[in-house]
Parts: sequence; structure tokens; C-alpha cells
Amino acid sequence: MATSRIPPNVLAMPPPLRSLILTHHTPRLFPCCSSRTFATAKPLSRYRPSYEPEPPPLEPAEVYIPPLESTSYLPPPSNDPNGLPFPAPPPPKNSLAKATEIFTSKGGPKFLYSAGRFLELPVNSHTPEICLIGRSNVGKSTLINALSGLLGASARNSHGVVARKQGSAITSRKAGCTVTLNGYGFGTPPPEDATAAAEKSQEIKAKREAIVKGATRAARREAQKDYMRREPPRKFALIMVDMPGYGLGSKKDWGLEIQKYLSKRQTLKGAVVLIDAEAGVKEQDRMVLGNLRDHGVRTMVVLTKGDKVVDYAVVEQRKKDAMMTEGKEEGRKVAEERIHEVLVGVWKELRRVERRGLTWLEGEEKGWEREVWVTGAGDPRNGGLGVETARWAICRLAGLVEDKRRIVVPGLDVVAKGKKGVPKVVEEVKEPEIVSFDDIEFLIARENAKPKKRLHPSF
Ligand SMILES: Nc1nc2c(ncn2[C@@H]2O[C@H](COP(=O)(O)OP(=O)(O)OP(=O)(O)O)[C@@H](O)[C@H]2O)c(=O)[nH]1
Ligand SMILES: [Mg+2]
Repeated sequence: MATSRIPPNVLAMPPPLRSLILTHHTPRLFPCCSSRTFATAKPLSRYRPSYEPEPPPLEPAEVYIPPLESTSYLPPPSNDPNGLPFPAPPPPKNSLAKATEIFTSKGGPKFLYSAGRFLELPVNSHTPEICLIGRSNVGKSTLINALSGLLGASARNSHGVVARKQGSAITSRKAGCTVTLNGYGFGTPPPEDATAAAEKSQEIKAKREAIVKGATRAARREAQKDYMRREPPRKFALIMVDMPGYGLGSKKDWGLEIQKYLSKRQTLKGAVVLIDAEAGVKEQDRMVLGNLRDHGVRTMVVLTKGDKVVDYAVVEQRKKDAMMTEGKEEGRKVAEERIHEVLVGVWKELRRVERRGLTWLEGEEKGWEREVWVTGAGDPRNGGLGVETARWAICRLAGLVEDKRRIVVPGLDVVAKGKKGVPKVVEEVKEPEIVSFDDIEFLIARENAKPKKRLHPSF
């Protein structure tokens, strides 16, 4: 019978190693600590990551179908209650390329800051900011990653230090992953700003020299104060702010900080409200839209997880349909119908929220945008449904690209104005509407609340 022996030089070994050697060579003496017991010991499971393993990827050849008819939709005319959303024309190629350049420029996105409170945010008086708001787990961080060029699995499975170093947002399958206001810088500032930035850095340099050379102590102290208060020159074309989600896993304090951000941030150009295409508009979304209205923030809605709606519809349809190809086509129709349903719900909600205020109006600069965008940023087939056009929409919201599309619909003529991208709507009302007294009162109140144009400063 082979018996294990204790090595003679065991006492010459470092004390922490001795017990290991002994248990290895004499398993019978220490059965509870044998190497096998160590290998299957329970405590190791504590170090496993807390998120569940990813499900196996979908098979591209089987499930992949062409994306939806369009990635952005406009509402039917307001005088047509049964009208369907209609697909908006795609953005012009040159400005689409400009938006792509801003988001995917060399060097990638830069993670700028993570602020737990509004007061911790760095000063910003020059770079336009756009914030992403939505329920927990809706896909805010995934969308930021996809906008910067990461596709599918890379956008949705971004964890740990490597992701931080790359400048990507951390994502998780667990709700409540993002708990601070996280800023990401994209693109390079326009050339005139670069010159201004160079001048400013000269100024800062001069101030620093003054600190060293300042004759008196008081002068040095004054220069030091100025230097501490300085704002770094503009380095990015756009800053995107990823916010903590509301709903599951959120906290009251975060809500308060977000409110402060919405009301006080001077450079905030607009908010992108993310709504899960599978779940539709929820109570918390209504509350957030109300907040945006109260703070007069320009708002744009983006549906996320559009790919899931499409896949689900296809799989369901295929169960019913024996013919695979027909199943796909039918599935596409079903998916389109489901997306239409959610879109109609979104516009209904936006109009309802608008009616409760006086100044946050449909299609106005300080109101909400009609066009709603459909995305599938975390599409496991690396498709990144609608990400390219979403980039353009965000740049338009920030005033970085122009919208020169002309959209003509029966009964509704939308002309997108060049400069600020606010579509001007000329609506043809075919028959005179019968309006209740309440509505008239409301319309008068709304009209009075609009800022009056002054003909001359002296008037
Ligand atoms: N299929 C699909 N999955 C998505 C999409 N967007 C996000 N997901 C998944 O949804 C989960 C949550 O994504 P996150 O980006 O972390 O969500 P979040 O809104 O930042 O969540 P919080 O930080 O908790 O507020 C991840 O597991 C993603 O893989 C999408 O467009 N399609
Ligand atoms: Mg997040």
C-alpha cells in the first residue's frame, strides 16, 4: 500500500507553507483539509460575480430579420385619432456622417467624472450637455456605449476597470447599477472654440506664473484663488450625462439631485427619456416627464430594446407559422404593430403631460420633440438597431447638426427649420372643430402664458 511521507525538510519551509505540504502528503491524517476538500470548498462561491451568466447568443441565420421600417416615427395628425405613426425620412447623409464623427472620433469617449451630488459636478459653461434619463435597467449605459461605437455584446457587457479605462459606461443585468451622475466627453470642439481654448490656457499659465512671482503675499493669495476657480478650456464637442435610473434599486436622494441638475445646469441642452419598448410608458416615466415640463427642459424620447420586441414577435409568429420565411415577414409586421402601440402610448402621455402645464409645448424649443427614435443598442447580434440615427438625433438636440428634412404628410406639413432644428408645423384642419368651454379657457390661458413679441424696445 502506498503511504505518503512527510518531507524531511518540512521544518525548513516557511510556516504558511507547512500546513499545505502536510495536508498534501498525509491526507489520511487531515481528511477534512485534504486538497480535494479545498477544491470543492464553499467559500469560493462568494467571489463569483453577482450577475447571472449571459444567455447563449441567438443564432443569427435563424432569427435575424431586416430591422423595422424606420428607426424614427412621427405622430399622426392631431385631428386624426385613429391615425398610425408614420416613418420619418432618414437624416441627410452629410449631417449623419458629422454626428457619427462626433461620437466615434479618434480616442473614443472620455470618462470625465462621477458625481454623487449636484454640487460635486465640475463647472461647465461652454460644452453642451445632454442627459439620459430612464427607469433602472432600461439601457441608458448600454446606449452610451453603443453611441461611442461599441456594438451588441461589448456595449451591454461592459464591466470592471478595463471598461472604465476605455471610457465606457458600466452596465449590468441588475437594476440600480449606475448610482451617480457620470459624464462622458465626445468629439472635438469646433475650431473657433479651440482658438479660444488656447487663449484661455495662456491666461491660466499667466495666472500660475503670477502665483510664483507675485510680489506680496496678498497678491499671491489672490492669484492662487483665481487659479483654483478657473474652468478648464473646452475639450469636447458634447458631454453626455448618464444618470441613475428611477424605479427598482433607486433612492430618493438621487431623485433630488437629478431635479437640481435639471433645474440648475446652465449648459443642459436637452434630456433624452429612454422608454423600454417591451414595457411601454410606466408611472415613473409620467412623473419624470412632468418634472422635465416643470423645469422647461427640451425632451426627446428614445425607445430601447427594440430588438427584443422584434425577436419576440418573430419567434411567436414562427410558432404559429410552419413556413420560416413567412413567419419572418409576419413577425416583422407584428413587431411593427407592437412598436406602433408603444409609440402611440408615448405621444398620448406626452400630450397629457403637456396639457397640465402651460409652456412646455409640442415641437417647441423648450418643449418636447415629436419624433420618437427606436433603438436596440444591446442587440446580441451586434446589429445596434437605430444607433446611428440616434447619434444624429442627439447631436440635433445639442444644436451640433442641422435638420433640413422636409416631411410632408397628408394633413400635416412639417418643415424642419435649419438653425435650431425646431420643426415648424403647419397643420391643415379640414373641418371646424367643436370645442368645449373648458378647452377654450385652457387655450386662452396657454396663449397668454406665451412670451409676447415686443415690436420695439420702447413699447
Ligand atoms: N436586447 C437588448 N438588451 C439591452 C438593450 N439595452 C440594454 N440591454 C440590457 O439591459 C440591461 C441593463 O442595461 P444598462 O445599460 O445597465 O441599464 P441602465 O439603464 O444603465 O440601468 P441602471 O444603471 O441600473 O439605471 C443589460 O443587461 C443590457 O444587456 C438593448 O437595446 N437590447
Ligand atoms: Mg446605468
